[in-house]
Amino acid sequence: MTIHTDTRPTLNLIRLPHGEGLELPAYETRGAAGMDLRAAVDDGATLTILPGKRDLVPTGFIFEVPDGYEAQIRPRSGLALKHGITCLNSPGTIDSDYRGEVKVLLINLGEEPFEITRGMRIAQMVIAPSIQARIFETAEASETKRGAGGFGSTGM
Ligand SMILES: O=c1ccn([C@H]2C[C@H](O)[C@@H](COP(=O)(O)OP(=O)(O)OP(=O)(O)O)O2)c(=O)[nH]1
Ligand SMILES: [Mg+2]
Repeated sequence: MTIHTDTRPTLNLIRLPHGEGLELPAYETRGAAGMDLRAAVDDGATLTILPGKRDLVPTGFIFEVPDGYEAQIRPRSGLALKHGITCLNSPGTIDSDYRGEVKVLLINLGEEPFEITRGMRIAQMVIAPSIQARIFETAEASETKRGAGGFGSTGM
């Protein structure tokens, strides 16, 4: 009898035609928080993002994020440091009921054009627990020590 001790949630991936041949998104190390996502641009083609411009990069996959979780699309620090490439809407939110292709919205904040080729690891995706709150309107907020203080009210 096999005893399954892997309690991690399952992420089903559906490969789209233009994702054919791409490596699956994967955790690069044992303790990696995010799995790297690869660009599903056409083979042999280059997607160039000019300085100050943005583009939506396909990943070639639909992700079925399990109920009770969300996926967050985050920049890769190496691309940010070396090329000024980041996710414009960081962290991008992938809802558990989304059944379209996951796409990555990149912006080039660097000074040079940035070239993306097929299979390049452009961002990372973190699976995180997510709950919905009951939304309820009340007349007054409860009292707390902080009150309405914020934005540096406790000092530097
Ligand atoms: O970086 C991202 C962000 C979002 N999405 C997809 C999955 C997500 O579930 C859906 C909607 O995202 P969001 O709620 O951030 O966008 P919106 O502008 O509020 O659009 P909508 O009205 O469709 O919710 O778009 C991506 O593929 N990549
Ligand atoms: Mg939305």
